[in-house]
Amino acid sequence: MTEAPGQSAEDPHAEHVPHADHLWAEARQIAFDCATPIPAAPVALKDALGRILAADVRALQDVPHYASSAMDGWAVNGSGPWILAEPGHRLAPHQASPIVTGGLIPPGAKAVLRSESGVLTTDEDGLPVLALGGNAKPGEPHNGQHIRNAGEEAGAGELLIASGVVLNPAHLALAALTGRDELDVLGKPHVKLLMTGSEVVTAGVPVPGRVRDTFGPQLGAVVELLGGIRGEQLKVGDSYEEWLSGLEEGELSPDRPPADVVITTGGTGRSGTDHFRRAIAELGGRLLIDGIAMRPGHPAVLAELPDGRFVVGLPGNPLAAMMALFTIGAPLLAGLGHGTLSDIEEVPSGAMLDADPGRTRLLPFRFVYGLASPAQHAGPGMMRGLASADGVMVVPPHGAQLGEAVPAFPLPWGPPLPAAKPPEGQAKKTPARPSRKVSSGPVDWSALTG
Ligand SMILES: Nc1nc2c(c(=O)[nH]1)N[C@H]1C(S)=C(S)[C@@H](COP(=O)(O)OP(=O)(O)OC[C@H]3O[C@@H](n4cnc5c(N)ncnc54)[C@H](O)[C@@H]3O)O[C@H]1N2
Ligand code: MOO
Repeated sequence: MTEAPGQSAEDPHAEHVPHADHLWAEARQIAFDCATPIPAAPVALKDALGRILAADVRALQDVPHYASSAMDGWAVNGSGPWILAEPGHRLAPHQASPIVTGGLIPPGAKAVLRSESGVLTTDEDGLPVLALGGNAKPGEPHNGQHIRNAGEEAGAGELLIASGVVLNPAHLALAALTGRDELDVLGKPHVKLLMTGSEVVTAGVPVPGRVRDTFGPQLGAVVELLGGIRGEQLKVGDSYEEWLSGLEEGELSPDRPPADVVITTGGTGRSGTDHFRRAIAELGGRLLIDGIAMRPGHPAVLAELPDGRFVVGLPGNPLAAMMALFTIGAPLLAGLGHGTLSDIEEVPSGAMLDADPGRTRLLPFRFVYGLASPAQHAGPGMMRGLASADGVMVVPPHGAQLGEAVPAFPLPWGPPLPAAKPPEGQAKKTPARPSRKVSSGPVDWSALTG
């Protein structure tokens, strides 16, 4: 909770730029560097989609592993007419036995005659025989016809999926085909979400004094886009006891593996109901980042617990939380998940951006004619600007001129930023390519108000 008697409604940053705050780029780097990639481990096929294969998959045996029929009909030996034998028994010359698609080819069989190409009839002695007929083509059945041979797809030991591949659904099917139940994949962080705040309600239209939870519907999804595995999602009130028990590991089961990261929301401030730091201290943890010289999101915290879990403390203000998540959560998850620290790109600023000494500003923006235009409705407690943004500008403390290149990053759910054009001569004023087609006719601004 931020509400405290006598608290001013003015910009809370006005009086507070703690010198201990890490610089924005420094905070990203710390969050990335503190993470050791999670070792590879086997996961069930059903959980392996999108994971990075950590070891070559080779055929455990021939694929297919037995010769089978490709048609419904009869397995036959030699030329017809054929005397019918019991299914599965060895066929002597001029013998046949019924078989279905996928059925095991009996010993002695040389081909499969499709059901359309044979007729069951009787010989001159009145005994049942199989004869060519129906739609049989000349030469049918030739040797090996309609038999899927063992090892046709792969021989035992053959490489089927190379290590390093991002597993798609067909890879999973191929692994199953070879008889595997699990695959070795590179580690990915399991993330638990702990949302705090007694005033936060998770359904319905909130009354004054209550706010609707903005994190429940989006955080898990963003965590997955950032390379995490969404785990337990807890909501607690503002008491210290709830904080402490929420941060504790809890009961583990095969469906609830230990979390590598806990992301908390709210409680990063310093009022009586903000317990992040005290709870971390009581659990024996240490703070790696305690405040970032950025806005919004400056109270963001990163801690490490003695059991190795990381705790990312996001401020309660909805936009501030997302900016903190992009700044320290994304690099941490990338580091744990064998990823890289993403490059910060550049976009040409569509506005004159004032200086804000000592602080980096993170501004959601939209491209308007190729220029990055700061979004409206981008206050720390708002979501409207981010919801329709193309990316986030990382405005340096000294601000920026109109048209000047400003560092920026794309949104985890959006397309990459368009590549900036290489500078022509010494001038770097050329705007990046627009992200969408614009007409050269009259300008319709109505779409830009979202
Ligand atoms: N005296 C000062 N007060 C504040 C400062 C400061 O420097 N001095 N910093 C402000 C800034 S900046 C931020 S950000 C917040 C950080 O607050 P907390 O992390 O302690 O979060 P809370 O106080 O619990 O909540 C803040 C705000 O966010 C709303 N909230 C919380 N959870 C949710 C949710 N799940 N969905 C939607 N909204 C949520 C909560 O109701 C509050 O309005 O502190 C400032 N104050
Ligand atoms: O930094 Mo607070 O994080 O603006 O809203």
